[in-house]
Amino acid sequence: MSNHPIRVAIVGVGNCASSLVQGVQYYHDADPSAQVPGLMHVEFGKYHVNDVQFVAAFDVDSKKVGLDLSEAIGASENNTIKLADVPHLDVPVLRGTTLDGLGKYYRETIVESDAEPVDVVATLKAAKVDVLVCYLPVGSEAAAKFYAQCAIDAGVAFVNALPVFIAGTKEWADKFTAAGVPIVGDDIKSQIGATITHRVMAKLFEDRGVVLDRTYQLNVGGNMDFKNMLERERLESKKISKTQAVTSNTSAVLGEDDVHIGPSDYVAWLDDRKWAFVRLEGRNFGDAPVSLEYKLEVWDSPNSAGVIIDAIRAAKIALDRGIGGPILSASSYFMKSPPEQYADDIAHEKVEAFIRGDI
Ligand SMILES: O=P(O)(O)OC[C@H]1O[C@@H](O)[C@H](O)[C@@H](O)[C@@H]1O
Repeated sequence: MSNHPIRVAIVGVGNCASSLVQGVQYYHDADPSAQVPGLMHVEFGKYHVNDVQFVAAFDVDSKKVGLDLSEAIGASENNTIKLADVPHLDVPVLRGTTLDGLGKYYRETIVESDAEPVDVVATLKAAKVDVLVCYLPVGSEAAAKFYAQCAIDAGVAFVNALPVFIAGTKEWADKFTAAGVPIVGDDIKSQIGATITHRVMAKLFEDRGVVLDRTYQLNVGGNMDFKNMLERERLESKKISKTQAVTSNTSAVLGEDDVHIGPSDYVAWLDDRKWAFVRLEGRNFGDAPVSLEYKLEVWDSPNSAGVIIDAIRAAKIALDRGIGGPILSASSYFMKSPPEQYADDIAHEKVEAFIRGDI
């Protein structure tokens, strides 16, 4: 039984939502006194993983709307790794608002529900939601902002997992601050993902006196996220977010042509795995050349859920403390494009200080 329930709503019941919902089940009995593989915090402040309770979900896919959340996470194009059997949750997936949420490849792949969209603000209020997690597809600029406004109007904390700049813009940060509503964003930085490893390597070059001259990060995967990103127009903010996440962690000044970071291709048989190919080139002692290449293979969605599980609890702590606006510590540690970028060790310390209530 949960001691301190956190009532969570999800918009976008894709693979990332699936891993999050399964993960809450998987870690239900995790021992707070132990170091548990896969979790940064069994308890985050007073909140155990099993305090997360799903109370509402929105999607637009006809194969998901109307299903219980426990079934919808395995429906339609979802293809992530199975972590746990999720019991019936009694949370029917509601018909959300589409706006620009469906790009060309989604429209070719899924059938949009013909049900009437629900009133999102009224739903959030009726379900007494604490935190809304935004998992819309990349490129959903208008839809993400629509749900951000709904969160403000309903007084619900917002965790923005996608690369649409909300927490990181003054306009939206001010709106959340004025409403006294916390936001953690933008764009999830996964546990051992392309971004965090690339940031660490770029910083290592600098710390060891090596000049970074050129770098790339090429990502391929086989989930709907990667298929959606074949539509290059939807990628603009994603590329900016991923690039600044890496370049902000080094003082190296790289020309536009010397850094290439972004989603690169869709490989269907990879399913929800993501492979990242990363190369860094530089000069060390006496300008002698040095290069480093590595390849990351990871299941994309559990890698994201392992961070969202903490972002949700940070947002709830902010709610408890009556803090509105962007949560800088959590945003910096958990997201690629926070309002303020800190080195990851500093961001980590700030999150621990936030949990203790020191900041
Ligand atoms: O591995 P990185 O660079 O941290 O990126 C991870 C996340 O980036 C998000 O933008 C994707 O939509 C997620 O599916 C993914 O997990």
